[in-house]
Amino acid sequence: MDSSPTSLLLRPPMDTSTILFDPSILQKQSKITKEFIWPQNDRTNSLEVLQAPLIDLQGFFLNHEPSILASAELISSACRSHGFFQVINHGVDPSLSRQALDFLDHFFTLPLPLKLRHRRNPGSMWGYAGAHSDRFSSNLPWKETFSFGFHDTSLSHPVVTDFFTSTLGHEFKQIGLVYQKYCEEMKKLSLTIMELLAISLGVERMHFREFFEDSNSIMRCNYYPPCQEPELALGTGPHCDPTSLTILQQDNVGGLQVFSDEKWKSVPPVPDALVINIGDTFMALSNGKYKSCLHRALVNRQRTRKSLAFFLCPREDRVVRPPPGMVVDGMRKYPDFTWAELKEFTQKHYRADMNTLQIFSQWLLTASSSSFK
Ligand SMILES: C=C1C[C@]23C[C@@]1(O)CC[C@H]2[C@]1(C)CCC[C@@](C)(C(=O)O)[C@H]1[C@@H]3C(=O)O
Ligand SMILES: O=C(O)CCC(=O)C(=O)O
Ligand SMILES: [Fe+2]
Repeated sequence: MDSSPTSLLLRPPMDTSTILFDPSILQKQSKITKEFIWPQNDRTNSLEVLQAPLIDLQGFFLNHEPSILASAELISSACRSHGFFQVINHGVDPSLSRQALDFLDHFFTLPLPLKLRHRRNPGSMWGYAGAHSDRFSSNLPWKETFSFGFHDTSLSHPVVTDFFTSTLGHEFKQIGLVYQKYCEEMKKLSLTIMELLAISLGVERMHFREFFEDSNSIMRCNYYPPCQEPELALGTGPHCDPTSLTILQQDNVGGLQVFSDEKWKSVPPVPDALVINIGDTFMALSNGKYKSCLHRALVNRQRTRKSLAFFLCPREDRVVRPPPGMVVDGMRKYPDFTWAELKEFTQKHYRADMNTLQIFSQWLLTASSSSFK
């Protein structure tokens, strides 16, 4: 499995040589261009399915202690291994989830020139991106993305609705309301998961819920068009999420895979379930006990695949440090850092892959030692 770190300096902002990811044109070509072809080692596959537990949250909401402890045990086993599990009876209205997935078409089927009007600015995470061709020059993901931030510290200020209306116009207000509500539900669910993670780690039950109460999270809409050579391309390349917790809603197409026991294993779509995975920041909060694992997304010849990834992140200036109970004999696996520092690292200096947290830790220590000179 070779996902060697790419160069530390990323592609300059959009210029004339930037490839335009226009699925309506690209799909008419018999071959994909070299920029979308990934190294052979990143494309190995197996027919295995990841053994990710399906956690029924009904017991948690009913405060049924035996169910809560059983769920915590299943979560502990999965997170010490590959960091992935799925949840059902999570309390998110199925029609809201359905709308959030279906409404992606309203944006991504717009003509490319309209989407490009909303492309993300260099250094910003918000807006449209086509294959990240403005940031990278090779190993381009076969996907379009639309990303925006979510925080609900001031309830009077629906940041997502405002983002949609101010960015896309008032005709997108109703759609913006759906994503505002969806993000609010994702935040609520992520804090429930944080309680279960605390219980599973033997940490004070409210510790992580309080740590993320004033979170500053990211909503990433993924749109993977059909690809004429899916065995050569990747929708999203091998990476670990630098964030804390990911709540992924995938459609029924399939394509999410996790690298576990030296093999790529599929996470099949489960109706009404949401996929949860640990990110690098939570791996650091658990002092390395829970794993942020390598995962990727495949594409296929026939069907567009859609997914919604809600990335829970702490307030940007909050110090990421494991609770005392997670540190034995003073052994720390990672240095203190803030999400602002790790986010900047992934946006300006390093393309998130399998080594992000390790390279980031070295970068941080180098930067801090040089600042003392
Ligand atoms: C902090 C982030 C960077 C990426 C989005 C995210 O919010 C969490 C996941 C990261 C990402 C998806 C990991 C794979 C590579 C990446 C460049 C992508 O394919 O989109 C990453 C995102 C990014 O925009 O840097
Ligand atoms: O689309 C998927 O199934 C996974 C996407 C992903 O891993 C990400 O956006 O971080
Ligand atoms: Fe991911």
